[in-house]
Amino acid sequence: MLERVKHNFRESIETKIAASEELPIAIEKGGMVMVECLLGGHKILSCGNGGSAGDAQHFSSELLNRYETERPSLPAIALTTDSSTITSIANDYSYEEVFSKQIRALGNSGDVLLAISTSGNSKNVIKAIEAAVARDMKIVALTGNDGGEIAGLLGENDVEIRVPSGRTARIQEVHLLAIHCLCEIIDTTLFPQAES
Ligand SMILES: O=C(CO)[C@@H](O)[C@H](O)[C@H](O)[C@H](O)COP(=O)(O)O
Ligand SMILES: [Zn+2]
Repeated sequence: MLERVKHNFRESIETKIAASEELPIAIEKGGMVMVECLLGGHKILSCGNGGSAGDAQHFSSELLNRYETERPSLPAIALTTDSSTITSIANDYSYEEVFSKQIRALGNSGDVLLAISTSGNSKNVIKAIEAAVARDMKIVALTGNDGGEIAGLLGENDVEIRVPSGRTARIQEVHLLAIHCLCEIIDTTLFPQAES
């Protein structure tokens, strides 16, 4: 067991080192897409399944409350939190629609969707992206593996941040780091004088 634990730590560190070489340009681009969205008075919607649902909520809470510095609340909605809405959509239509139906109600032109999927193949996240594109929203996608189906859905104004790993847990660990980088880009660009 000790060896397993040590292996996981080493694998996580190695994945982060590889990601530190491959991802900064995409993370910076994703951060600036979010900054532009917020400067235009728009909002950021986020979604994902399982651990990635937690990540979607982690991101929205950093915006709605605060990240590291004192600054005004910023508009973000995690589409993973309203169990009445999610269960009724899944029950009446299908689980694949749980995010897309919310996007058709809440998403507006200029908003951004933060779409999180380690495989890039979760059907409800794919449908969320399709609904967001139809609403003239931009997409920032956190993925892994080979980017899955999501990679093929993105346009030139969208951003894919693809973690170089095939293991869900390792990908998620880098997704959280990428989310904190996005928050730092947003805060330091919008509120350069803010103090912690
Ligand atoms: O947290 C974990 C695994 O670490 C799981 O809950 C994981 O998020 C779930 O299996 C998700 O359904 C995987 O979906 P995705 O990342 O492939 O879109
Ligand atoms: Zn997990």
